Amino acid sequence: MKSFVQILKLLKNYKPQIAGNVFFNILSTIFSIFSLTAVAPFLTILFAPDDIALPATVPEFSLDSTDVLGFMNYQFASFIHTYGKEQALIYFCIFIVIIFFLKNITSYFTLYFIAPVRVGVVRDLRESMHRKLLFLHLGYYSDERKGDLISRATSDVNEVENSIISSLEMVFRDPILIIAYLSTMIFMNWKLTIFVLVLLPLSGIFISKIGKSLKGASNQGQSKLGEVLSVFEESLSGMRIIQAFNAQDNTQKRFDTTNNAYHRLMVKLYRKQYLASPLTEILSSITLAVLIYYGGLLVFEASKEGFTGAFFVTFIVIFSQIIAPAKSFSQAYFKIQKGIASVERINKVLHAEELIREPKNPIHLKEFKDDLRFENIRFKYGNNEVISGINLNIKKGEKIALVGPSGGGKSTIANLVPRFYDVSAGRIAIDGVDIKEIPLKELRDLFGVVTQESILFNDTIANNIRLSRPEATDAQVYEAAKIANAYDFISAFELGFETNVGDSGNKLSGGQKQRISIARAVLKNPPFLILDEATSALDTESERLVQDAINKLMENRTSLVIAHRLSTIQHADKIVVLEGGKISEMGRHEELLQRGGTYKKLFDLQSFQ
Ligand SMILES: Nc1ncnc2c1ncn2[C@@H]1O[C@H](COP(=O)(O)OP(=O)(O)OP(=O)(O)O)[C@@H](O)[C@H]1O
Repeated sequence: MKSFVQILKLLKNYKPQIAGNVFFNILSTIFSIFSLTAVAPFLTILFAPDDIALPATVPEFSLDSTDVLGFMNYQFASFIHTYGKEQALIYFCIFIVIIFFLKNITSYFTLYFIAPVRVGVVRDLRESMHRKLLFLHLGYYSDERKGDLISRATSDVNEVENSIISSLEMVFRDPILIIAYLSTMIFMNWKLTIFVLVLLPLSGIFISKIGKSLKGASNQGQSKLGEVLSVFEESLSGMRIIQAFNAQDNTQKRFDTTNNAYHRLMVKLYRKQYLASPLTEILSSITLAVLIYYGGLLVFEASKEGFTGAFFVTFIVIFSQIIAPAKSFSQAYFKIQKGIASVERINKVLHAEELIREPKNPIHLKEFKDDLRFENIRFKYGNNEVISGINLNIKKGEKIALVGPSGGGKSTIANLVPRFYDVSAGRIAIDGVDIKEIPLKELRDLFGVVTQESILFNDTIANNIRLSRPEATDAQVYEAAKIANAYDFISAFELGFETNVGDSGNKLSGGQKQRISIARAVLKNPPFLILDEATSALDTESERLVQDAINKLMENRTSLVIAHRLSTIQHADKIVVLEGGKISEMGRHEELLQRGGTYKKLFDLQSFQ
């Protein structure tokens, strides 16, 4: 039932299309029953050895099967009488073509209406997943495997399309067909129909049992596929190291282990799924056999109730029409169970808890006026406290440098300010306002973040620079590039600012990528800069250009710099030494050197390099 509700939720935007589909399904079923029930009585009368004497009076039409039969027989007989046998046969053939034409046109319209549902649901799912991922807190991404997320967005969504959506046609069509055929059968002979109805629930139990186990297996299968894609993705991104360390065999083994486990699971899964069709057919043929036996006896007994051979054949023809929709409905049921496992995996992402929440009563800051304060802040990754009580005041216009041994908590501090993570205790305040009270977008508008690694997207240089201001004019982009010392090298490219940077910007050098990400921050023009200095050394010329660009970017701004090379921060207003999540020293360069503590040690160490 829960699964059913989940599917209905996917469909809620497509009510008119579904209504259209159901409407044409009903029409198509009516045409199909009409075409089937008319053939046998008409041909029986047409080929009757004697000429038919028309009854003197027109039989009453009532909703009783014998009366209906009598009425139809009368109509057919009078038709044959009026037009003669040959002419009647021609008309009947034309009638058959028309009715089949109508049946197929209406069937086409059922599919016509289902097409936008089918494609739309998949588009909606991808869209809402992508949107959700864009706003989820960064901590989510350290806990989840990237490949698994990609697998949910691609293969699980495809699975929803292939299993659930492709089964929709059947879900809306088959029950209508089955109910209509069954009603016709009940109408024709209810006793005989009871035989069919007794056997149907038995089949239902069988089918639902297999369906359930299929869902479990499918869930495992999809999460294994997530692992497969994760390893694949890791191999791609670590290709240089894999080849440099000759680790191909090892990496392949790692991949094969997961890939083969996935393979084994899927073989089991498909074997179960393939059971649907033969199982239903066997069950239906048993029902058919019982039906023929019992119905045959009825025909032998007497044709007293109008239960003639031709009538019985029509009955069987209608029953045989149930087999196909029953089979495809049970197949659809199996497939849907498999697809529900994917819906659940997708829902896990869609319903993932947003740990970074928007404020209930937001306070809007027009601008950054005075200071940013850390008030006794603490932070834990899980149970591991990595920031243990930090107090710090950054006044507007100051340049603060964070230094210290690796793992001291510098990057963590930088992540707390734009609320990539929230503090576990204490508070961070801008001009006295807790940052949790400021709408996220407004808060993040205050900061420019330049990371160690330059993150570029597979797009043109101009669009990469425009990331936060898509509306910026070409002139503004050029100006930002000039300040970031990037204008000259960009203009030297054949396509200039329209040059595509390749995946993650891999068509550019390290220094070029850094200058483009600096240009991006220049264009955003934030009052507060968070800068994680690159550790990877560039050559001297490139280093000078990047450093010069950074200095220009920092002019007239407040900045928090995570410094790895102490030479670049000697003029900082305050140098904060972080060790084990606490501030161990704080002051200006000269003061800290005189003190002879950790900073001096770090400085001496780097001077020898
Ligand atoms: N996503 C994470 N999950 C769990 N622990 C983490 C995570 N990121 C960092 N840590 C831990 O938090 C501590 C502080 O890490 P952080 O990256 O802030 O240090 P850092 O001073 O910036 O180090 P470095 O100079 O090497 O970049 C480390 O002990 C690290 O192991």
